Amino acid sequence: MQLGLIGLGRMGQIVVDRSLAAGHDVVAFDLDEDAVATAADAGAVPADSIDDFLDRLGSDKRIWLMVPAGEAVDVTLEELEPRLDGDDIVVDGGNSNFEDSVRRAESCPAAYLDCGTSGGPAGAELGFSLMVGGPQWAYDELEPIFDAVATGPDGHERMGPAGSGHYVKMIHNGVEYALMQTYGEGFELLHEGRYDLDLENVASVWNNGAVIRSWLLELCEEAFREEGTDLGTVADRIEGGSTGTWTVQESLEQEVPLPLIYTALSERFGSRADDGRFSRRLANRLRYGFGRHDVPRRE
Ligand SMILES: NC(=O)C1=CN([C@@H]2O[C@H](COP(=O)(O)OP(=O)(O)OC[C@H]3O[C@@H](n4cnc5c(N)ncnc54)[C@H](O)[C@@H]3O)[C@@H](O)[C@H]2O)C=CC1
Ligand SMILES: O=C(CO)[C@H](O)[C@H](O)COP(=O)(O)O
Repeated sequence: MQLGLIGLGRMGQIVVDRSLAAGHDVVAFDLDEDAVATAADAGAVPADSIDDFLDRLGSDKRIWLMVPAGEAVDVTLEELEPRLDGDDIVVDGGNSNFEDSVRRAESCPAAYLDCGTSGGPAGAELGFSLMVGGPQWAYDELEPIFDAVATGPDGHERMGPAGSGHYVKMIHNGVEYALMQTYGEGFELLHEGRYDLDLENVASVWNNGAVIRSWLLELCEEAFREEGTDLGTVADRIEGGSTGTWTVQESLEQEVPLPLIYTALSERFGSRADDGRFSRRLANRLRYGFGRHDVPRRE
């Protein structure tokens, strides 16, 4: 199958690599010429504008957007839409707000799939977990691509109609915030507490058979190994926060209490004063672990 990819950053390049490795053809575009060159080196056909990108795609266009959520998605769609029709498919694999995705699905001439993507750049080898919303026929049509980008056939599912993929991913991220918060609190008490512990060892033994083992806990172990048991220069500052904010807003609208997710989000906002909390320093480092997000460091 031929896939057009727009947005060749940390995540988009993985979609390119995994699609090529599965034998698909990829046409690649990004505003950043270096990113296009990297995709071309990997075997994709480079495009130097959206028009050039569309010229290089066949008549039934299959397009995957992996640009930052928000304005970049709208700007890209605005350029694509005059040349799309009902036989074409657009996938938004980014962390878009689900209500934006519903709006875009209604106005896009092509079938529109909102695809929550989990696994982060660190998950490249394994493949991603994909939560897809939108028309069944478009999901079925793109199954070979989803098989390639996900961990395999079990790594993707259609959640329901437009918006449902990004809705599920939004709540996934709320859970992610709370898990990071609880690991952070446990390690903070271990760090401040009454024994002089090597936290890499603690994380390692917990990862071997303990009830609370997980990938995030493996990333805690990696963080202590790479930064030291006191997390070295990692600052008490957790960036991000949009998907967690939407999760909390939705919980208020649905009157479903989410005290843990709300607390984890508040800790992020609180961290912006930088008063040195260990739990928040660990969350800061974990965002690098899974997402390759920049790590704010102490001066
Ligand atoms: N990094 C992560 O752990 C995860 C990120 N996501 C989501 O995936 C999307 C992409 O994330 P990353 O790859 O991490 O970001 P990134 O910043 O590494 O890459 C974004 C790419 O999009 C390009 N771009 C921006 N505006 C563009 C436009 N108008 N036209 C063409 N290209 C444009 C940039 O030049 C850049 O190469 C975001 O929505 C993000 O929230 C989803 C799951 C995990
Ligand atoms: O979706 C992700 C992981 O699942 C991205 O890494 C996202 O950026 C995480 O959210 P935040 O930036 O608010 O920490």
